[in-house]
Amino acid sequence: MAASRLRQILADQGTMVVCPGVYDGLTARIALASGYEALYMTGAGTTASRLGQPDLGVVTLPEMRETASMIAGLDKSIPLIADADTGFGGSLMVHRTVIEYIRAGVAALHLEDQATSKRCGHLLHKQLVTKDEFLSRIKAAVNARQSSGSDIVLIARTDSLATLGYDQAVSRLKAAINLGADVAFLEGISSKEQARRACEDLSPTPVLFNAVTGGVSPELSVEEAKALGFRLMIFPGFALEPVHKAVSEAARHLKENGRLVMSGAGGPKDFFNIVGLKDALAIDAASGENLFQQGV
Ligand SMILES: C[C@](O)(C(=O)O)[C@H](CC(=O)O)C(=O)O
Repeated sequence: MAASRLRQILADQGTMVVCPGVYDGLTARIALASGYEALYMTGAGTTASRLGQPDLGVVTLPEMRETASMIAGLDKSIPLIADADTGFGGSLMVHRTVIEYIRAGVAALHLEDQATSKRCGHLLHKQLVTKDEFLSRIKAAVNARQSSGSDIVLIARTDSLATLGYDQAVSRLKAAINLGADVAFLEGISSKEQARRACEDLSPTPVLFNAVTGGVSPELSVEEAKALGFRLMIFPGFALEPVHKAVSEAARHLKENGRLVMSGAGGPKDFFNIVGLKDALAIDAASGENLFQQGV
């Protein structure tokens, strides 16, 4: 259902799908409450929040699938685009990853051509697999989609721009599209001119822009990215950066002042409203258990 919804949105050539990067229930709830039409589950964020580790290929399929399933289930009408890194292994693992993401209710996933020991696309010295190996990953994903009768959107990502250059990177994406990938993701675009050219060269396939603050790509607003020809935009740092900044400040403040920076703020009930308090009370009342009849 969410995949068809995403396909519907993408079918309208004039739209840009703006996807805030989320990585847990709270960040997803905040983005959902703000009315975005799609969400992005960042692998970097999931790795940091679940494992306390950097985005260096240490997160595994079960961890990613579990987070994706929880987020996708919060509001099934809002498509979730999820990071699937390298597919977590060879063709058999890619197949399994796609099936697991479909079961989790994910609407779209991206698969890349980095070696399994991968790193964030905006770091240096990335190792690639060959074009043939990348295409086997894509083919395995397309076959998994077909065999399961799903319409999950497959996003082909190449990290080859930095080492192989523009022509080879775009040729990898075109070959992936020929095999059945629906969206192209050229990681690490280095200028607006290159961005415009990629959108033109890959047209009519929708192209995704990865807006990493402080990364190797130019900082573009949604309007600017749209004008360059992009159709989807992910913001992996949407929540990660504010959380990093705000919580560091809160930690410093508590240490120095012996009180919380937000003292006097809303209270638990206010907070629980963000994470579905109303729905929980309604479930209880409808079951007749009435644990919360007198309120909470
Ligand atoms: C998009 C990305 O794969 C992610 O995990 O969100 C990362 C972003 C990041 O590490 O900031 C990427 O490789 O670009």
